[in-house]
Amino acid sequence: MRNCNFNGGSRSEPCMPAGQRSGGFCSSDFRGDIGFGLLDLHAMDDTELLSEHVMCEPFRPSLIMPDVNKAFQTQSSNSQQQRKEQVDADAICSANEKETSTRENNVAKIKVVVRKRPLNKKEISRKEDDIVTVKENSLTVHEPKLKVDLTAYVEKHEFCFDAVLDEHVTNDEVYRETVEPIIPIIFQRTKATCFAYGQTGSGKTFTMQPLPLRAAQDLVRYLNQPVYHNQKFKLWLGFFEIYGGKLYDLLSERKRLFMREDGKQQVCIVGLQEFEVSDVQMVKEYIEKGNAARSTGSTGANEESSRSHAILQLVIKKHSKVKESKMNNDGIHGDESKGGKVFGKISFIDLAGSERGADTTDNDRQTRQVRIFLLTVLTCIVSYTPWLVEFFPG
Ligand SMILES: Nc1ncnc2c1ncn2[C@@H]1O[C@H](COP(=O)(O)OP(=O)(O)OP(=O)(O)O)[C@@H](O)[C@H]1O
Repeated sequence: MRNCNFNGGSRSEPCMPAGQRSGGFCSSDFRGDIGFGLLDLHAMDDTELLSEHVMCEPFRPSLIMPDVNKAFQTQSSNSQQQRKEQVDADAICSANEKETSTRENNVAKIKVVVRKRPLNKKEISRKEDDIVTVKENSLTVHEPKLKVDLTAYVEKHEFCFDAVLDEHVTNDEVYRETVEPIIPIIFQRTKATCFAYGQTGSGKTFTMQPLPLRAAQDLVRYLNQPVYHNQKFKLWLGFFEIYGGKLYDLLSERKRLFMREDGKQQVCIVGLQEFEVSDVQMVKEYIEKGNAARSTGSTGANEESSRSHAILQLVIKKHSKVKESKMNNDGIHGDESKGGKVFGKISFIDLAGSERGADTTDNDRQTRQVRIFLLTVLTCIVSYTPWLVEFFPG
């Protein structure tokens, strides 16, 4: 987030050039190399994924490269022909890698999207003013202020983001702007995270809840295509929450979970149950079950406030053989003996409110402790392509 035009005094850095913002994609600051630290996007998780060249294996044509499929079909037993094919295969692999890298470069590593919610009934009944206006990829906060002589004036603050969605935007449009573009990339051994951040009552849960279902719909559609079906790609779902510094499995009677680091410095959620899901209806049922088990409470700004951080993971695994439709992975993702190797993953995180003191009551205190804890979790969970759905209170 950059403050583009702070009229109240010192002017901050200029906002992103229009060219970089167009299409809603990237904060140039977050592209490319990022050093080790909170958002160390490159050092994460790769050991858990399949080998670099999995997409180049012969007879396993990529959906994304239709020409490759065609090329592999023409192989014959003739040795000269084989040599030629080897050369062709190498060229195709390199083209495939190039294509993959082009795709990756075209999708930013981080995208920050702000959604403005409409005034709620309470705010309307109190005749409060809407002080946020949206224009393209920027929003302006019109902050009412008082001079020392008590004259009222309005200070404008303009902020630029990768995309700004106004109060008329539907959840479907939010999905199209945020998660939809990364679904195909999940099939390129990618891990992605989408999380919502904002004050209590700003609409995090309202926005986040439909996203996993829409994503699952698209993932299932991909998985039903022969190229993935034949390679035994399957979709798995896990859902847990962090409440009061402790982890609970939302799909397993709130069983206590533990976060551990394995020998490869991979963070594992020990005891988390993952369930294989083959259609959207199953995903819906698991999400509803998890949401019902989530810790909620009441805050000054939201009667049904999420008092925990909920993390829903949709995992694509490549199976050699599946014996059970349910498994306890004991936190060892990628262990083939327990249901398949993790190929790609998308995590949806609905954070508890980020409210400051003025918005909170006593029962919010525990949530604030949780938030500090989550920062640590995020360093582990946020990986290759984190997508942020940001909120701004109306
Ligand atoms: N874009 C929107 N359009 C219509 N209603 C909305 C929108 N965003 C939020 N709301 C409504 O505002 C209320 C609060 O939203 P929500 O529970 O999603 O907030 P939250 O940010 O998750 O709060 P908390 O951190 O306390 O859990 C809900 O009644 C929700 O239906």
